[in-house]
Parts: sequence; C-alpha cells; structure tokens
Amino acid sequence: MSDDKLILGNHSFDSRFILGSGKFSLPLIQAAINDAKAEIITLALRRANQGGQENILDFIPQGVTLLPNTSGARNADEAATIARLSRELGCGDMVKIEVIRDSKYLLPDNAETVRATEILAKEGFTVLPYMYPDLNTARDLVNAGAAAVMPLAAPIGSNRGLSTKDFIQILINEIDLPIIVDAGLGRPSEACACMEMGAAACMVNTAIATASNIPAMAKAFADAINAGRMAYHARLGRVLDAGEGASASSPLTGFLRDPEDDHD
Ligand SMILES: CC(=O)[C@@H](O)[C@H](O)COP(=O)(O)O
Repeated sequence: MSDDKLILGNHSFDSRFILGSGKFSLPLIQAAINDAKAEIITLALRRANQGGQENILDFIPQGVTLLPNTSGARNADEAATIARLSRELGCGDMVKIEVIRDSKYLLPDNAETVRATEILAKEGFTVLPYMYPDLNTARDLVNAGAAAVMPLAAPIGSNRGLSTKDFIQILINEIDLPIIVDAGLGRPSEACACMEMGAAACMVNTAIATASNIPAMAKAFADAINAGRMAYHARLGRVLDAGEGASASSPLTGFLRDPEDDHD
C-alpha cells in the first residue's frame, strides 16, 4: 500500500495521522513528528504568537505541512477573514474551518461552516471543514467545494471516543470525499476503529497531549491508525447475527454440525 496516499485537494500525504495542536508543547510536537510521523499539524492562527509565550511556529520543522484553522471564529465571515490572513502570512492555501458559537460543548455551527466553505473554496483555498456529523450538511459541504469533511467523534478535548460512530459511518458510505475524524478520540483503539470503518485519517490532540508518556501515546495512535487502514483494505469478515449462532473455525476437523442438534 505504498501508494496509499491521503489526497486533500492538490496536496498528497503518506501519513494519516494529523496532529491537532490546540494543546501543544515541544515534546508533543516532537513526538507527533518523530514517533507518529505526522506530516500535518494544525495551527490556530490566533494562538500563533501570544507575545512572550511559546510560539508553535518555532517547533515545526521544514517538510511538515501547517494546517491553519479558524479557531475563534464565531461566524463564516470571521472564519474567512482568518483564512485570508493566514494565506497572506504565507501559511499556504489549506485551511481547516472551525466556526464555534457554543462555548460549553464547543460544537461547530454547521450552517456557518457551509457558508465559510463556499466563500473560501471560491477564493481558491483547499477547505477542510470541521463539522457535526450530519449527512445533509456533508452534502452541502461537497457542493460548497470542500476538499474533505471533518466530523467530530465527541466534543473537543473530552477524550470520550467515537460517540458519533453511526453517523460518521453514514458520511463514509455516502460522501465521495476523504472523511477525517476529528476531536474527542481518547484511545488508539478508537482511531483504529475509525480507520477500519473507512475514515481517511484521524486528527488527535488531547489524548496524546494529556498522556503520561507522550511519545509512546503518539506512536500508539500512529500504529493504530495504520493497523485500521490495513484492516480496511483487507476487508473485514462478515459479522454473524446473534441468532445465527456460532460458525466452527475448523469445519473440516470434526466440528461439523449434527443435524440432530438443529432446533427451530
Ligand atoms: C476541532 C479541534 O479543535 C480539534 O481539532 C482538536 O485539535 C482535536 O481534538 P482533541 O483535542 O479532542 O483530540
């Protein structure tokens, strides 16, 4: 699967692990790059330089793609302004749209996210919108020119895992764009599950940033994402319904069903 690239607009990547950087530190960024082989790291422009505090830009080596996000935007126009500013500053044409009005659950405003996507796609941006997993919104995002769709697994920073699983599966089945699961993943096994389902990539921040051993957790997520991708390509076997009973693993070695055991 050496040519199994993640394609986002005109950009192509080998890694399917994306580091969200709301919580960042030098050890986290080093771990993401060295241990998890991240090729994309998000950048909240409003946090890029806060005078005297750590500046994330100082930690990003060449060759790693910065994905500016519109964190702090409360509507589409604010998101568009942040995106234009980041392009002017030389941060490239990719942008992750985050439009959030709800300060308790930090849930994205899907309608304003569609509007921001339409504005910025028309201006030539490669737009990656963060959204609540809803099929109608995802279809609107496709029509608006998104390069991928980024549904949340659970509220940002919650480590609660794949709580929107069924709805993300609908997007994977129905939307002909990369589906990048973003936010709330707490365990590597959950990232693996996303990839087995057919997600194109996972974005993780808090679960790694808050682990006791950051490099080991970064590597665990990367390995889980790779394992899930391999399983997706290998195609999972059929799951029996509960009523179907068992199916002998070694049917040629004496575990054949005795017809007398059959019950209606
Ligand atoms: C939308 C957002 O901010 C997320 O991208 C965040 O970077 C990752 O979410 P977690 O911190 O929950 O992993």
